[in-house]
Order: sequence, then C-alpha cells, then structure tokens
Amino acid sequence: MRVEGVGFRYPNGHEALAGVDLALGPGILGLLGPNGAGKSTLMRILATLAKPGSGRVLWNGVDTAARPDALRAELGYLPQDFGVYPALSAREFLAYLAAVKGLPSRVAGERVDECLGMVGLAEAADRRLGGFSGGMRQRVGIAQALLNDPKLLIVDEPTVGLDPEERLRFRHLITDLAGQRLVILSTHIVSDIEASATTLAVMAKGRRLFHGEPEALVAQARGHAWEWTVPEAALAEARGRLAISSSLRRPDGIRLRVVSAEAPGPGATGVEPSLEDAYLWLLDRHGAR
Ligand SMILES: Nc1ncnc2c1ncn2[C@@H]1O[C@H](COP(=O)(O)OP(=O)(O)OP(=O)(O)O)[C@@H](O)[C@H]1O
Repeated sequence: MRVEGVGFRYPNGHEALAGVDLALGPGILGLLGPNGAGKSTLMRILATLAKPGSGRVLWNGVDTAARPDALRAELGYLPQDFGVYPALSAREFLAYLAAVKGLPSRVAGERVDECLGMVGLAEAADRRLGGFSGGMRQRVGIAQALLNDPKLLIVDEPTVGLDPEERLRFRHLITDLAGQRLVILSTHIVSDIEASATTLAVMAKGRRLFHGEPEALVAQARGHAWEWTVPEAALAEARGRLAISSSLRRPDGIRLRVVSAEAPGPGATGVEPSLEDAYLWLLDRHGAR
C-alpha cells in the first residue's frame, strides 16, 4: 500500500490530514499519535470509507478512490465505534455479517467457526453478545474483520476501555494474525504496539512525524533520556517544565523518567531510552505533546 501526499479537510474547514506519505508492506504498522492526530481519519481513507481531499492511496498500484472494490475484497476493518447486536449469539452475528459480506453460504458456517477459533471464542460461540465483556466484543470485531481472510487488516484504537488482562490478550492476538498480511493498528498507547509493530508511523496534528522501525525512533532519543529523583515538593514544578514519560514513588523521593536535550537538573543520570521515551521526545520536539 502506498499513501502519497494525502490531505483531508472536514466540511467545517478543519484540516485533519496534510501531506501524509507511507509505503507499507506485510507486517504490523503501529500508527501512534495523541488524540486528534488524524489517525481515525486516515484509517477511514485507507478503508475506502472516505476519499482523500488531496493525494492518493494505491493498493497494488491501483488508486483506491477511483477503484475501491479491488481493495475492499481484501480488506478487514474494525472501526473505533464497532457495535454488536446484543440479542444475537457470536455465531449468529458473524453468520449475519458473512452473508452481508457476500460469503457463499456453503463456506460461511465453517469460516465463522474458524474465525471464532482464531480469536479464542469457540467456547462462547453460542452465548448472547449482550453478556460479553468489552474484550470479548473486540475479539468478535476482529473475527468479523477476518471473515474474508483479508490481506489488509485495519484496527482502529482496539484497546480503548479494555482492562489490563484483556489488553494483553488482544496484543497477543494481533501478533498472531500478522503473517503475510498488512495489519495497521492505531493507538495513542505505546505499550499497545511496543512488542508487535514491525514499523511505526507517528502522527500529530494531521502530519506524519516519523515512519520507520521502532529502533530508529529510539535512536533519535539516545542521549536525551534521563532518570532524576526529585523531592515530592518539587514534582509540580518539574511536571510543568519537563516532558516526563513516567514517575515512580521511592523512599528517597519521586523517580522521574524525563526526555530533555540536557540533564534536567543536578543528579540526573542518562539512561537508554525506551520506545515510550522516544515517542515523547518526538512529540516534544514538534510541540505536539
Ligand atoms: N466530522 C468532523 N468534523 C470536523 N472535524 C473533525 C471531524 N472528525 C474529526 N475531526 C477533527 O479532525 C482531527 C482528527 O481527528 P481523528 O478522529 O482522525 O483523530 P485521531 O487521531 O483518530 O484521534 P482520536 O484518537 O481522538 O479519535 C481532530 O482534530 C478532530 O477533532
């Protein structure tokens, strides 16, 4: 998939995307960015639910705005606001969606069961969706996106509202599904994609700030990550002044992880940056924190 100079403006004049370029192959792309960065807008364009205002998106060389059907046949999409029919069982719901998607009925039943198995819901197949947890519903969402064995799987902020255990399970599931497909997963939480993403794209204010391997983002932050222990009374001032990626209460004060061009204060020690540090460093440099 190639995204070339894609821009998008909402009818109220708000510019949600400006000149976004991406060249993508099989693997997991983690699309990271703070709220309002333009991730969902970009995902809707990639899923052919909106057309770029400028630029173009190519799927195997074909412009997806002019000829969306080629991509749609190979697309699985889990939108941010995925809803289920609570009165249906998981199996009934997926069978219904398989029919909507035009799967031949002779293969649909088997495919539905396969997809439920892939997301770990085989045992719950005949339970009503109304009784499912948030994590189980999201897995139903993934199962429906897999019905047509998509080459492109787009998942928009899938872990919002999930508890930590469900979140972890969901991350493992996405890793298992990658294989030869392109999976695009958007999130504003670094740990959602830290273990799984083969490439990262970071967006803020409609612009692409970074695209490359996670290690390359970490390399940019080397020499700018610090650990610094401050007394509790100094915390508010530090928060106002510094980009802090985490804080930990210790017997001798609050231990901060800070990204900063120079040591944030006396006694600060340089540390190897984490991906979280590197993301914060990138946003901070672009005034997008
Ligand atoms: N229908 C709309 N009309 C006008 N502006 C919109 C509309 N939808 C989104 N926006 C604005 O466009 C920008 C990008 O929104 P988008 O939903 O793509 O961001 P996002 O990165 O997915 O953030 P979030 O995680 O909050 O959904 C935001 O500033 C948002 O307020």
